[in-house]
Amino acid sequence: METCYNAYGGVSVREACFAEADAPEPKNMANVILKNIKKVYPHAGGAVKKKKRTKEEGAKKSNLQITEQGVVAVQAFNLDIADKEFIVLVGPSGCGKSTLLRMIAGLEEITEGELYIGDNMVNDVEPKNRDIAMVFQNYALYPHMTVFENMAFALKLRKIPKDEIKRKVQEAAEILDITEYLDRKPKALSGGQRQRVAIGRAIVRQPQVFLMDEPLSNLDAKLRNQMRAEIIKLRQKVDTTFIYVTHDQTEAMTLGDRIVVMNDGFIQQIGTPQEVFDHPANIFVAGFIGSPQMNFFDAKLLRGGEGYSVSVNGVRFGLPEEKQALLRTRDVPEQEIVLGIRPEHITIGREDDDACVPAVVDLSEMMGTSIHLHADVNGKDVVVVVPTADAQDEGRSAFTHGMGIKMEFGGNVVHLFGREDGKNLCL
Ligand SMILES: Nc1ncnc2c1ncn2[C@@H]1O[C@H](COP(=O)(O)OP(=O)(O)OP(=O)(O)O)[C@@H](O)[C@H]1O
Repeated sequence: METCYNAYGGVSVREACFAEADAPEPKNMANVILKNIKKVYPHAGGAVKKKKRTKEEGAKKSNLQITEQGVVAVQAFNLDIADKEFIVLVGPSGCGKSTLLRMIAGLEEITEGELYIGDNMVNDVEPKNRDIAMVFQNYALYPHMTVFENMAFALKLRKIPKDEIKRKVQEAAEILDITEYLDRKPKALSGGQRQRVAIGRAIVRQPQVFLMDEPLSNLDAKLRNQMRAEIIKLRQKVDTTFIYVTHDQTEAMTLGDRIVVMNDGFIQQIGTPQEVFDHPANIFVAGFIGSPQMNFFDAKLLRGGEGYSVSVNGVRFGLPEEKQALLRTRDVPEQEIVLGIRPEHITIGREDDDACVPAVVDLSEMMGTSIHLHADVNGKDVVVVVPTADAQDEGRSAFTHGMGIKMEFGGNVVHLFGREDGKNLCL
């Protein structure tokens, strides 16, 4: 591998070399299978491993398992990614998503388990022979080459005829709207334009699998939204398998055919964005997916003649029939639970309604089409999203600090989690 530099500091990065590796000729599209994948970073020893020790300290701060062998960054990871599927790995910082992507790329050794790309087990296959392309957070462009040269480099290595290289680079540049920058050097481009070049460089190689590691996180919020839309369009034009890593739940929800929510090195849930949003497997997923975040209350699940009901802060309300049926089928006993309710699923009830939970308005944020109301329920901050039109219809456009309100949970979408294990009782 030759030395190469990222677009910023001229720091040597192995990743850039990998991104430009002399990959094999493109083959058919591929599915990716991960079987019981585990990654343990051995304990760092000696003074020279200072950087690794710092990462290990990071692991201690999270709840990653630390064994005699080292830090277990990923474990029990099983996933079948279909050909041409767009999979998003999402989770908080340190949950193991980059480690997993780097194992797929071959940049990190797999401690245990099997990784297949297409029909081939690739655990021991060199990164450059895996026929994948990776886009990194830091872009990893060659600063001394023009945009054209950056994008053409891997094709040149493959000894593809000049005309064809030109055609492929032009095609990718058009898809990404960077044709007018082909003669510029990376330093004369904005962050968003550099990211497009990094993506373009990966596209021209027509890889079997496209890996993206937080590609938008160096961009400002506006550009991030714009590039997110670009990636959706790109996906429609480039027919390949995508594995995309992010800590941003909005990116995950908008981009993924399926999303894999990770925490502490474990998969928490795999599903379509809608499935994960509507039926979160546990409290972690429920709190991580959705913005503003789901509200949680300590509550009691009761079972009586009229079916199941929930009691929160002394207020009792019934559950929708669909939930009742699921609880009956599972014969769920009465128990202490955590009740989850999304801000958009709480309605403001009538003042004289005893089946509503009383709250006191702390502050209200006007967001245009909705009002985000922060209210205090027994010392707990609860967020309610009130559609502005509804509020105006009911003559409630002003929610002022200190105002008493009633929150209606009954009849709305609620989620019931076990107090002990945090699992969704209705899944
Ligand atoms: N070389 C290493 N030695 C020890 N621990 C490491 C090493 N590299 C990573 N880790 C630990 O493994 C865990 C997973 O790291 P990883 O970079 O995969 O997380 P991530 O989910 O991608 O986080 P981020 O979003 O911050 O990049 C972290 O807790 C990290 O501290």
